[in-house]
Order: sequence, then structure tokens, then C-alpha cells
Amino acid sequence: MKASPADRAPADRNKRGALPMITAFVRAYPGRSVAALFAVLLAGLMDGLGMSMLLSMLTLATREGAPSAEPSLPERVAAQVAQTLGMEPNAGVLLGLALALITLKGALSLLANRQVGYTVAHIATDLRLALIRAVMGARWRHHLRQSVGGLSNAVATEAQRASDAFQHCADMTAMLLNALIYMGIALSISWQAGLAAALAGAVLLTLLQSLIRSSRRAGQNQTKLMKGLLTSISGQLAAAKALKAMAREGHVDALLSDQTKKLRRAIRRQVVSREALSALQEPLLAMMVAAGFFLSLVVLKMPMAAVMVMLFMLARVVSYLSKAQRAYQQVAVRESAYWSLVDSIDAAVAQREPRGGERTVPLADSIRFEAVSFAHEEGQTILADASFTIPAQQLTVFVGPSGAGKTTVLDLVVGLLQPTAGRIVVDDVPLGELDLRQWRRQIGYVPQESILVNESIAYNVALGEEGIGEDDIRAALAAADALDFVDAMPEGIETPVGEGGSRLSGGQRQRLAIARALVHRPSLLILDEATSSLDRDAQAAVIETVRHLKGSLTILAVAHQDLLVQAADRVYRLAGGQVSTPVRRDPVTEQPVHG
Ligand SMILES: Nc1ncnc2c1ncn2[C@@H]1O[C@H](COP(=O)(O)OP(=O)(O)OP(=O)(O)O)[C@@H](O)[C@H]1O
Repeated sequence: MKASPADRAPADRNKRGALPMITAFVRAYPGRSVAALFAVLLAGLMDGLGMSMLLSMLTLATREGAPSAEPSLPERVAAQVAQTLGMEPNAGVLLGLALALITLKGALSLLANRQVGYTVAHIATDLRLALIRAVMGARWRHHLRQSVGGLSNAVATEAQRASDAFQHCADMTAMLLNALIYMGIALSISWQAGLAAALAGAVLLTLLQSLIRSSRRAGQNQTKLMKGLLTSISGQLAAAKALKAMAREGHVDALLSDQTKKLRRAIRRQVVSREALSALQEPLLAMMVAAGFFLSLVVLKMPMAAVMVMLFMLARVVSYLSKAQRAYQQVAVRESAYWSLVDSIDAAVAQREPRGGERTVPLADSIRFEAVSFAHEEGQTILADASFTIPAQQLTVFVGPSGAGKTTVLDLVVGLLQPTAGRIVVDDVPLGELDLRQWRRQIGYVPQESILVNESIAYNVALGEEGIGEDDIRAALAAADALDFVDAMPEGIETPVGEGGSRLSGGQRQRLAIARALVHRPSLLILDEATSSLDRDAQAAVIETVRHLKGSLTILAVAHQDLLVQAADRVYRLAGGQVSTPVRRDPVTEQPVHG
């Protein structure tokens, strides 16, 4: 698998800041980074050389007739380049060369910017994928602690801000390289004036560092507030219907407006720091140019042409340095988004779910709980030394008071949770020795409230998975007794279901959920209160479907209703950590057999 910018050596895990972030980017995309850097460096050199040509032209023009002073480095280079090309270094040739070099610089900059732009897109998508993979591959316990809003924020906002940080890092590097090249030229003209100006610039830019720190803090606040805000919004939107029905939208408004106000304040601080930096840079850096000017003209008594060249070079250095600092400020604002995303990925990776063993089973015999105990972290005991058998090819139903742990038993069967003591055995193979993914591929799972996406019926059954064809979808719909009503719809299996399946009845939605669970041809079908949200008629219809399925695969269900209990081959009652002995049922009358 390709390295993501979030992949770091363990020793680097605690390092924070812009530099470790840049290092991580470069490590993840070494080829692109080096190519971009090389193109930027060449572009800078071309620019510097082109400008040298223009300035040589200037000195050539101003020196006409005057005794020649010692030519400066740019002049010597310009003359050398012209001579190498077999040309006389006159004004026309120098101008032509300057234009050619500046055009070349433009082409190289385009190349570098293209590399950087592609890398920005890669960083955003790679970080998103790394987070989703890590979260989906984490233990169920970890999953339960995540907020949907927080994750959406990480995927959408933080990944985008982190990749934008790379763009600003690249801009900063390009500007710094250009500043260095021009500083080199300035030093070659007069090292004293160049050095004095460089020192003055360094001091002045350091003075402005507090504005960068303030931007970083504002960025950190923004990252924290966005996470909180998105978590609140997604939570409140999920409960929108109930909130509207109880006329409590006002409370959402108050809650969100408080958070948005804080976010606005953080963004305002960012804007103030950004604008203050721009505003202060100009006069301070003008002082640096003035220092160079004063030194070269008054103290060093350099000729006017050389002073002009020097001035021009220093102005370029100043312009590039201030742009580099502004780019760094943008990096500082976005840095926290990158680290927040990396923290989320690291936390999920640390909770990576073990794959289990290598073995596979057909589920031909049974699932056995052998002296199993389980308690949620700091929670009540759900199972205490419980032993029971779920026979293959039968319908086993769990009943019991709310909160007794019925769903938890299903999670133990799926391997989402592990027993704290005892073991679960499938066809005589302990669950821990099974290839967990392979085992789960044998399971069809129908939750209490199935989430349908606003797509076609076919999409909702196959969930867009490749390899599931129309025949598979129709077969699953038929097995779920859904084909008749689907075929009666205007567009058949291509009929859109509406937001959350709003264009279907509750019973139809659950039938689609059963079809979704059956489309993989599972050997175990799990129904977690799959009919409890339905009215009695819809329940009866879905339970009829379950009856049709009986015998063709193992069915494990949690139910509160007597209808499903009546259809069961075996009923277990879970209460107080204990599972009662099965109530045997007459296969013909389906009534309990006593004694
Ligand atoms: N991830 C968790 N962490 C801590 N406690 C949990 C967790 N999940 C469930 N519980 C607790 O475990 C107990 C059993 O929950 P479970 O959902 O398995 O019960 P249930 O019998 O299916 O309930 P219901 O019939 O109401 O759906 C409850 O007290 C619940 O609060």
C-alpha cells in the first residue's frame, strides 16, 4: 500500500510543528517534492540570470563613454553567457537573452506549480483514505467512541486544510529559494551592503514572528471549534424531526450560534494577524532596502549604476522574503488541522482490530457459547459463565428485558466484541482461530433501523459493490419477498428510494434491508430487532419472510414480539447475565412443549 503523509516512524510520533509536517509530506511524496523543488530552483536561477542580463544592459547604457569600473558578478555572468553563445554582449543581445531566460523561468514555474497542485490533491485524498481505512479497521469499541460529525469534519475540512498547508509550504520554499538567489547576487555586488541588509531583514522579520504565533493559535482554535461544531451539527440534524416536532429548533440555534460566534472570533484573529503582517512587513522591509542603499551609496561610495543594481536586487530579496513569511503564516494556521487528522488516524490505528486466525468453517453444525463471560468497560456484566448452543439451519430467537445484553450477544457472535472469559466455538473451531473477515463475509446483518441511501433499490441492495449483478439483486429481493412490490414500481429495481428510504413503507424498507443482507448468500442471518419498529401487519409480513428463509440458512434474531418468538425453533431468555435453558417448541403447532 502507498505511504500516506500520516505514516510516520514511531520515534516521530510525538513531534509537532511545521517542520515535522513538511518532513512527513516530503517522505510520503519524495519524487514529486524533489521534482517540484528542482523546478523551483531552476526557475529561480533563470529568473536571477534573466534579471542580471537586464541590469547589465542598464549598466552598459549608463556607463557609455565612462571609464569602466570593475564589472559586477551579474555583468560578468551576462558577458560570459553571451560569449559562450558566440554573441557580442551588447544591449540588444542582453535584452534578448533576458527575455528568453524569463520565459524559461515561467515554463519551469508552471512545471513546479503543476507538481505541487497534483501533490495537494494527493495529500487530501490520501489522508482521507488513511483515516477511513484506519477507522473502519479499528475495533468496534473505538468506532463507538467516534462522532460522525467529528469524522466528517476530519475527512472534509481537516484533510483540505492539511493539503492546503502543503501548497503554502511549497510557496514558502519557492520564495525562500528565490530570496536566497537574489541575496547571493546582491552579496556578489557588495558583500558589506548585502550582509548589512540581510541582517537588518532577519531582525525585522523576527520581530514579526509574534504575528505568526498568533495565527498558529487562531488556527488551533479554529481546528478545535470546527470539530466541536460539526459534531454538534450532525447530532442535532440526526434528531431534526423530533426537535422540530417539539418546537425545540431554537435551542439548536442557540447552541450552534454560540459555537459559530467563537469560530468567527478565531477567524477574525487570523485575519487581523494576516493583515497586520502584510501591513507591517512593507515599511520594515523598506527600511532594509534603505539600509542597503545608504551603505552602498554613502558609506561604500559605490558607482550609481552598481547602487541601482544593488537596490533592485535588495528589493527582490525583500519582496520574496515577505511572501515567504506570509506563506509560513498560512502554514502555521493550517498545521493544527494536519495534526488533528494525524491524531485521529493514529488513535484508530492503535485500536486496529486483530484479523484472527486462518481457519474457515461452513457453519454446518452450530455456534456454541462455552462458559462465556462478558462485561462492557466499566459496565454491567452481560454474560456470566453462560453456555448455550445456536444450532445451524435453525431460527434461534433471543428475548429478555431491555438492556439485558441481547445486542451484545450478537456482537460477540459477529466478533465485534470478545468474551472476557470462556470461548465461542463455530463448528468446533474457536472464533478466535477463524479468519474474522471471512467469517463476517458469511453473515447477513439486519439492524433495527436500516439506513437506506438516497439511491435506487438496486444500489441499496448491492451497496454499489462490484461483482453483484442484477440477477443476484433480483434473487435476494425474491428471497426477501420484496420482488413483487419492487417490480410493481415504475422503474423496477432502478426506482429511487428517496432520502433515508422515505418513498417506501417501513415494512418495505426492512424487506430491502433483508435483501441487502441476503445478497451475499450468507450462511448466518442476524436480525437485531429487525421488526420492532414496524406495525403488527408489517411485522407479520416480514416474519413470514423469515419463515420462508428458515431451513435454508442459520437465523439468529433478537425480538421483543411474540410473532417472531412463535416462529422460532429455539428461544433463549437473557436476563441478569444468565441465559435460560431453551424453550422447546412443537415443530407443527409451534407451541412450547413443557416437561
Ligand atoms: N459500548 C458500550 N459500552 C458500555 N456499555 C454498553 C455498550 N453497549 C451497550 N452497553 C450497555 O450494555 C447493556 C446491554 O446493552 P444491549 O444493547 O446489548 O442490550 P439489549 O438487551 O439489546 O437492549 P435493548 O433490548 O433495549 O435493545 C446496556 O446496559 C448498555 O447500556
